[in-house]
Amino acid sequence: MNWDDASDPAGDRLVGTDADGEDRAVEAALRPKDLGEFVGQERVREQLDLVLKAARARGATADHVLLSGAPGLGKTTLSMIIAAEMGAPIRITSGPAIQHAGDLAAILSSLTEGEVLFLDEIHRMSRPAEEMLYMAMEDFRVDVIVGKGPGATAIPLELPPFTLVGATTRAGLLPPPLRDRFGFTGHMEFYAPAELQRVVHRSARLLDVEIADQGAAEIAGRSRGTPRIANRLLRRVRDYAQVKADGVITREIAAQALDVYEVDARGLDRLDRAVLTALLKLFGGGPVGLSTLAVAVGEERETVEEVAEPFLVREGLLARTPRGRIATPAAWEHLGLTRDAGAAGPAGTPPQQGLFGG
Ligand SMILES: Nc1ncnc2c1ncn2[C@@H]1O[C@H](COP(=O)(O)OP(=O)(O)OP(=O)(O)O)[C@@H](O)[C@H]1O
Ligand SMILES: [Mg+2]
Repeated sequence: MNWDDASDPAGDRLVGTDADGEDRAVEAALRPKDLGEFVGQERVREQLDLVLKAARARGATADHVLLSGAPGLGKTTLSMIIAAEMGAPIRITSGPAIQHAGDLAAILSSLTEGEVLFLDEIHRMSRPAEEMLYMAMEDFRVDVIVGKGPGATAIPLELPPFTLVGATTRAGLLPPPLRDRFGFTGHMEFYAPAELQRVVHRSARLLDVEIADQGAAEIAGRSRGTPRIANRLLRRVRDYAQVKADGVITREIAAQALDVYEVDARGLDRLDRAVLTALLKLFGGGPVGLSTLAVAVGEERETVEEVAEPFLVREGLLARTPRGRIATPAAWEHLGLTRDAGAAGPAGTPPQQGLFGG
């Protein structure tokens, strides 16, 4: 699925990973400005620190960097930090914005020496632009084609050394020749709860919100390993604390607020729980086909597969098997159901009662 599609059916949900308008407005303010402020991702941070320090010591432009990882984990943030650490300006563009090789040539030829070019969603660039990028990355040169047909000529154009920072949520989609031209690849992992707790504390300080340790822990635990979600939940909990209490975020206030917003203790929202509940109550834990499951929750097949399932799979609550979807023992436990009491019958038996009835 394309996470940036405007048609994303669940794009506006509280635990969604896409940045909405409000996110974009506050994200700029909450972005760590240097590597020291950047929470977690120890390995990527340490490796990147070496790459940048060495380049600075040589007085050279840093090697090209590829950042891969799920939405909201800090790729854009890190690209800005790279530029800041190198004391270099940054130019920001994205794969979908570069449809013709000429678009890319125009950007490349206007770069200054040492400048950082951030190419977001690099896996969505057009093929001709991609091929131009190969040469630019390797030889700091592009061939600009002038004219058409038999009379067309390639005019070589020298480029100043620059650092390309590519970001992608789908490293597997990058053609190997492109991947190989990056001197350093950083793979961003989901964050541990303790790291997210630090993110929440830091953001609360910047937003001037008073928060207890346990309040930050409560929000962190429900943030699906993702700083963007942690920051968004923090803002909603702040609203609740202001309206329903004295503005201070304690553990109880955070838990009450997130219950109101239907984000449960493990970060599942209403859709996630509906899918799991159907799987357990109607289909005895599976295996059941995706389409059948989707009909049972009244959602599109794609929504179940691309919006709800990835997190459920990651959490070890649901498994995709050749015979269909199955629930794991952890799913029964999370919803407080037991197989015998919860199941409507043997796997595949049509349900006799509505999902939320009886
Ligand atoms: N390591 C971190 N420490 C503190 N805050 C972070 C960290 N990583 C991300 N954030 C915060 O999370 C938000 C989202 O980060 P960012 O925009 O960099 O994610 P992204 O990986 O570029 O997402 P996308 O794939 O959607 O473009 C920002 O507000 C940023 O400040
Ligand atoms: Mg980004």
